[in-house]
Amino acid sequence: MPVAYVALGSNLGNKEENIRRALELMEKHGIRVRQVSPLLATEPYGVTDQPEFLNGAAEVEWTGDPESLLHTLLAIEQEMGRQRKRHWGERNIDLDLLLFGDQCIHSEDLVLPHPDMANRSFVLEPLAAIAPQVVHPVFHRTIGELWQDLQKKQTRKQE
Ligand SMILES: Nc1ncnc2c1ncn2[C@@H]1O[C@H](COP(=O)(O)OP(=O)(O)OP(=O)(O)O)[C@@H](O)[C@H]1O
Ligand SMILES: Nc1nc2c(c(=O)[nH]1)N=C(CO)CN2
Repeated sequence: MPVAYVALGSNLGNKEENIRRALELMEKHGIRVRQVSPLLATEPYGVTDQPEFLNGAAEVEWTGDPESLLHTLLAIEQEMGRQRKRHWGERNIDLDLLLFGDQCIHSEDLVLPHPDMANRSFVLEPLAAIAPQVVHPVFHRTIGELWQDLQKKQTRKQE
């Protein structure tokens, strides 16, 4: 059965409760949650004038195709009364599909692997905690290596 990885994020309301609820709803909608990373408090990326995020990553099994998994994740966001105030802005829940096996997709609705994942420490740090050996199908580097690469880049920027 294909294994996929989902990024979980929240920076409005009770962030931990929102993420726990999203995980429950994923199971309820037939997404089998195999592993969940620790949840980490992270600085906002992209749009910086917003509250701190809580982020995590989950390893899941899904019997359908990637598009139907994405639509199920979007339906869960709606069921949770998703509030999105602006692009890259604050939201009570955000569920992004990061990887679906080694599939590469470029459709109007879905881009896989998630195009910005290698630049996001709030994605790579929790993902590396549960899937360090998984190979990114475009960069041909493991998630653990991508996380190390990004940390080095960030250290160089601070120097
Ligand atoms: N891998 C993916 N995971 C989630 N959504 C995706 C993906 N690829 C494309 N999309 C599309 O992006 C839309 C969701 O955009 P959303 O509002 O969540 O963007 P964002 O979270 O503000 O930014 P980002 O996607 O860069 O994190 C969805 O409607 C979906 O069709
Ligand atoms: N730390 C952090 N920053 C973000 C996040 C997120 O989940 N965590 N999500 C965003 C929009 O997808 C934009 N910025």
